[in-house]
Amino acid sequence: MALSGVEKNGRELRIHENADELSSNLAEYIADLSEASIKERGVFALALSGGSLINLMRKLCEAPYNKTVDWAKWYIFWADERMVSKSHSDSNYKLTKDGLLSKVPIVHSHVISINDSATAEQAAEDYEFVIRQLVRTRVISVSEINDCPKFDLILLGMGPDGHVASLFPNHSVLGEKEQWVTFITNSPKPPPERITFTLPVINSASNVAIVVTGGNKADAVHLAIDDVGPDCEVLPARMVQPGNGKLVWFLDVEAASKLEDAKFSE
Ligand SMILES: O=C1O[C@H](COP(=O)(O)O)[C@@H](O)[C@H](O)[C@H]1O
Repeated sequence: MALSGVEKNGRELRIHENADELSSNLAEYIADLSEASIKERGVFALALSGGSLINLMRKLCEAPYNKTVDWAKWYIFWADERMVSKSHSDSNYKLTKDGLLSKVPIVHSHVISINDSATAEQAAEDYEFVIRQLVRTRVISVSEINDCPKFDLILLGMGPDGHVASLFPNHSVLGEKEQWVTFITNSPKPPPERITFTLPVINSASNVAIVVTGGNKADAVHLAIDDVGPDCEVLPARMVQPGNGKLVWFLDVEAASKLEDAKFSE
């Protein structure tokens, strides 16, 4: 039982009864986009976040997807990373390795992780350089509306404060227009040093999904989606509006509980 395919202010909402149902629906969505992208371009360029998202992707590692997905054609990126070693429990890479990469046969050289021995500034620069090379070789396509990379899918989580990737409310990097990847050294959520995709890159993707569960995020979901006045226009999650792509919110009923008009039905 789920409320699926509801359009609200240019966003598709998929509301699920519980995290298990959300995980199944998310796995099907990712597998379908992977199939379409591989058919069209020969590869699937997927950018991930950390946090609760990885556990919610768990059904993708199970039957039938572990056998049917063409893992050899996948390229993995991160929409943000914390500047800690790859073996640190705060590392988005480690989270993904433990929850996904160790369970499915993704090619090691297709995993584009962030340099954890550089400064945040250098790591952001290196990562953008690699992405530019992969745009040149068409592993990642190019947006028709600007020269940004056009990822096949960017998967984002959202914090209770409305942050996505490492784009936090009121932070100056929200206004970054030139760079594809930037860095911060003052994250309000630890660890303080992070690198992150900028909004132009997120909003150039073919598909973006924001995956959110739990009642502690219901206020932020309401502010990000409902018509709530000009102050909320600057909430990072609300600023995710792909120009030429499709945006889907995957929610459970708790996260959706403060949305206006979202009725849960069979
Ligand atoms: O710090 C971060 O937080 C967000 C949200 O995490 P969640 O555990 O509340 O889902 C995450 O999407 C981002 O990648 C991460 O660096």
